[in-house]
Amino acid sequence: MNKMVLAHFQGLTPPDLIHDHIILSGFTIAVLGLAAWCIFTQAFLTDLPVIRGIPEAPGAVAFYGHLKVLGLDHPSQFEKWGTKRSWPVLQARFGRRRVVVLNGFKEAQEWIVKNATATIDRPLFWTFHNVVSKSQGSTIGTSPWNESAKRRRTAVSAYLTRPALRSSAPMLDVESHAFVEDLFKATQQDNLGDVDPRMYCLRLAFNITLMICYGTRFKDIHDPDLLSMLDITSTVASFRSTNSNPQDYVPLLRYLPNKRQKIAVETREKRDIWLANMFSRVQSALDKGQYCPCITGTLLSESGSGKLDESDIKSINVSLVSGGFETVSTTMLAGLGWLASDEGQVYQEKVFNDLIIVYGDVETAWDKVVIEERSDVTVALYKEMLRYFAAIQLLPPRQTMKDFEWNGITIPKGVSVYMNAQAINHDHSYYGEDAHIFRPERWLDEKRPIGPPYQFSFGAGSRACPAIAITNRLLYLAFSRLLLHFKVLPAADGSILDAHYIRYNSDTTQQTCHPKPFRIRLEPRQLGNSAMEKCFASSRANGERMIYN
Ligand code: HEM
Repeated sequence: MNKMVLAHFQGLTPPDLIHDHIILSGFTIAVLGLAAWCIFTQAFLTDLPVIRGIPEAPGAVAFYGHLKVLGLDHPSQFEKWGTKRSWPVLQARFGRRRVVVLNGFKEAQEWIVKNATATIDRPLFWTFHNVVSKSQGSTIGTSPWNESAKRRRTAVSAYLTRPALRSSAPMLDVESHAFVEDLFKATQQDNLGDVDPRMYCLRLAFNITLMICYGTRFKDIHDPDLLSMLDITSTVASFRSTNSNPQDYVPLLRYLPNKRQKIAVETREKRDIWLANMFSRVQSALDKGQYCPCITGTLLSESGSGKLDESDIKSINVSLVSGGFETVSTTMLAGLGWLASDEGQVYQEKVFNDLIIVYGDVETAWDKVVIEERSDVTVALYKEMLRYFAAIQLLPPRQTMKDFEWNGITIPKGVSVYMNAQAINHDHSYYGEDAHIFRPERWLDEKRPIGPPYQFSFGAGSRACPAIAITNRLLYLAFSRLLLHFKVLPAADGSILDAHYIRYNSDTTQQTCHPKPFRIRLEPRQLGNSAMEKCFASSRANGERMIYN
C-alpha cells in the first residue's frame, strides 16, 4: 500500500511520516550497502590478501579471477608467464581463492622439500569433498593433513614402497607379461599389423592397483566391467581439475543449475556399487579361507586392532584405485609413442644391448627385471618418460599449514600452492638448454648430475606420491620386457604420436594428461623365437598358480 495512504489511515502526522521515511531509507541503504559489499567481496576479494613480494599474474576479472585468462590449458599459461616474465613463483586468483604457482625447480624444492612441514596440508574443495567423496570419504591425496591422513598414508606405504616390491613380484610378472603378449597378439590379429596400445596400458595399470587393493584382476581388455570401472574412475578424476570445476572457486556458481553436480552424484553412486562389490569379494574369499593377500584382506583381518577402521580401509582403496592407473598408463603411452619415432628407434637398440650386457641373455633378463633395475640405460628411459611427460601437469594442490619465510617474504598460513610440474620439469635453468627435448641420455651424464627429487611428476616432500618405487619398477619391467623381444615401430601408414610434452595431450582440461590416439607395430627381434615362447610360458605358468579373490 502507498505510504501516504497508509499514513492517512494510521493517522500519522507529517513529522511521523518524515521520521518513518528516514528510518526506511536508512534501512534500505543499509541493505543495499550490505548487498553491494557481498557482491564486491565475491567479485574481487580472495580468502587471503595479496602476498607482498610475489608477482601477480595479469588479466584477473570479477568473480573468476584468473580462471578465464588461463584459457583451456592452465599449466601452459602458467609456464608461459614463468618463462616469458621470469616468474618461477607467481600468485593468482582462482575465484575467491588466492593461489601460488611454482614454475621453477629450485623454487619448488625450497617450498615443498625444504619447507615440507609448512606445505604438507591440502585444501578442501566443494565438489570433490562435499559431493564426490560424501559416501567413501576423501582420498589420501585430497585429505587435509591430520592423524587419519597420517595413518592411511603409513598403511599404503607398506604396500607400495621399496621393501614391498619383492612380495609384489609375482603380480608384476603376470601383468607385464600380459601386457607384452596381448599387445603382440593384437598386432598379429590386425589386418595392417598395428595396434592402439591404450587399453593395454590402462589394463596393466588398473590391474596393479586392483591386485594391491583387492587381489583381483581383469584378463580381457574388452571386459564390460573393466570398461565401466575405467570410465567411472576417470570421471571421478575429472572433478579434481582446476579447469572443469569453476564452482569450487566461484561459490555463487553452486547455486545455479549445475550439470557437473548431477554427474558427480551419479558417478559417486556407480562407484559405491562396485567398491562394495570388490569389498565383499575379499570378505567372502577370507571367509572361505582361500584368499589372495591384498590391502583389504590384511586390513580386514587386522580390524578391531584399533589401527584402521572400515572407513579408513575404504578411503585407502579409493585413493589407490583412483590415484594410480591414469598416471601410469599415460606415462607408458607417451613413452611408447616416443619410442616409435626415429630417435626412439636408436634408443631402443641401446636399451636392448644394455639389457643383454647386464643380464647375459634374453631369458635371464626376462626373469631378473622383475626384481631389480640394473640396466642404467633402461632406468634413464623411464626417468626421462616421467620427467618429460608429467602425467599430471598441475599437481594436486597443497595448502600451507603455518606461516613461513621464503626469500624474505612471509607466506601466510592457508594459501593454496600448486606445483606446475609441466614447467618445473622443463626448467632450463635446472635441466639445461635442452630441457624441452626428450633425451634419456641426460640421466647418464655424470658431468651434470640431476639431484633429488629428480623431477616433480610425483610431487615431492612429505606428501609426495607413495607409489614411486612400484611405479618405477613397473615402467622398468614393462619396457625392458617389451624391448627384449620387439622393436616398436610406427603404425602401418607411417603415423606416430606427436611426442611433444604439451602437444601429446588430447585434453588439457583434465587433471591427468590423455595422450592423443596412435597406433604402433611390433616387430619380433628374432623370427621363430623360442626364447620368447619360453619367457611367455614361464610367466603364464606363474599366473596360473596364483589365487585371485
Ligand atoms: C606415473 C605414475 C604416478 C604419478 C605421476 C603420480 C603422481 C602423484 C602426484 C603428483 C601426487 C601428489 C604429490 C604431492 O602433492 O606432492 C600423488 C599422490 C598420491 N599417489 Fe601417485 N602417482 C603415480 C602412481 C601412483 C600409483 C600407482 C598409486 C597407487 C597404487 C598412487 C597413489 C598415490 C596416493 C595414495 C597419493 C596421495 C599421497 C598423499 O597425499 O599423501 N600413485 N601421486
